[in-house]
Amino acid sequence: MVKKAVHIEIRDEIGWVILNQPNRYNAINFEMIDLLEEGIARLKNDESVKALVITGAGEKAFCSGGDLSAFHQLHSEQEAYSMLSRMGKVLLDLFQFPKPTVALLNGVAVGGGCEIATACDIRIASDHVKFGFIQGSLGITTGWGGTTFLMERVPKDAAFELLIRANKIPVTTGLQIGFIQQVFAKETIQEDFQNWIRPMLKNTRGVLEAYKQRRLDQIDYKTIKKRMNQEISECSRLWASDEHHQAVAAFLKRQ
Ligand SMILES: CC[C@@H](C(=O)O)C(=O)SCCNC(=O)CCNC(=O)[C@H](O)C(C)(C)COP(=O)(O)OP(=O)(O)OC[C@H]1O[C@@H](n2cnc3c(N)ncnc32)[C@H](O)[C@@H]1OP(=O)(O)O
Repeated sequence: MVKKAVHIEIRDEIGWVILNQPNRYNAINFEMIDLLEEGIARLKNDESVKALVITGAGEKAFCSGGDLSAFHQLHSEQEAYSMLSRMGKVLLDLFQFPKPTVALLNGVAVGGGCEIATACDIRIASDHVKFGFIQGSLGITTGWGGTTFLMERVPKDAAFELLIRANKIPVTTGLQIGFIQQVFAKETIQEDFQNWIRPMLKNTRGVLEAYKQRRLDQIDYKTIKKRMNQEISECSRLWASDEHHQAVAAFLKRQ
């Protein structure tokens, strides 16, 4: 079977969303945004699915954020806003997904890759993983809602420090601040993950959806949407700066 750039599969009562561009470290391009929109909507309505798990193809990367070679064609604030707000909607759909969601960080997660993980309820990582909200090093901020979600996931001061340092850090630090809930050895992560998720899947879909709804009841969506829109607008403004375009050009020109 030829797998798409986002492969959706239902296996063992789990809706799997597999980011599948391993030669680009599973960076997100326009085709993948379309496939994520369709795939998440399909899994949401599928009664055989009890939980959603998002992961990356291959062993090296979960996701390296936006595909810099695809997105460097976006120059103006308006062009950036259009892409960022579409991915913001994808991440809000993940954040509000009516069943438990897990980001299985099988490899590096940076930039928008970290934002995708933050939209999920739980983050599980392989012990070799490094992750980071590195957007600042490109002259932009998070622009898919990542800051808004991160402030809900970890203490606000820890979130602020991660964002302003904009560097890659090991999973041990992620565990300490509560960003990552569980770490497994790289060699056994698939098997360990199955053992970890099995007790959850013993519950009926009704039970899992009811608890997820109680979790979502704690969230003030009017505020979340307002904060996301401010975040996306600010990132769009910075996107159009010379500093951002030069940083992307420098990455693309590396030997
Ligand atoms: C646009 C949305 C925005 C947001 O709103 O959040 C962002 O996501 S901003 C952040 C964008 N992402 C990045 O800046 C990450 C760029 N990549 C890296 O820093 C590094 O590649 C890595 C992810 C830390 C991995 O480093 P390393 O192990 O040394 O591998 P390589 O650097 O050699 O990469 C392998 C291969 O993959 C290509 N690649 C990696 N990331 C991207 C990317 N984001 N877009 C496009 N291509 C990417 C890289 O070019 C290499 O390709 P080849 O040279 O052809 O082998």
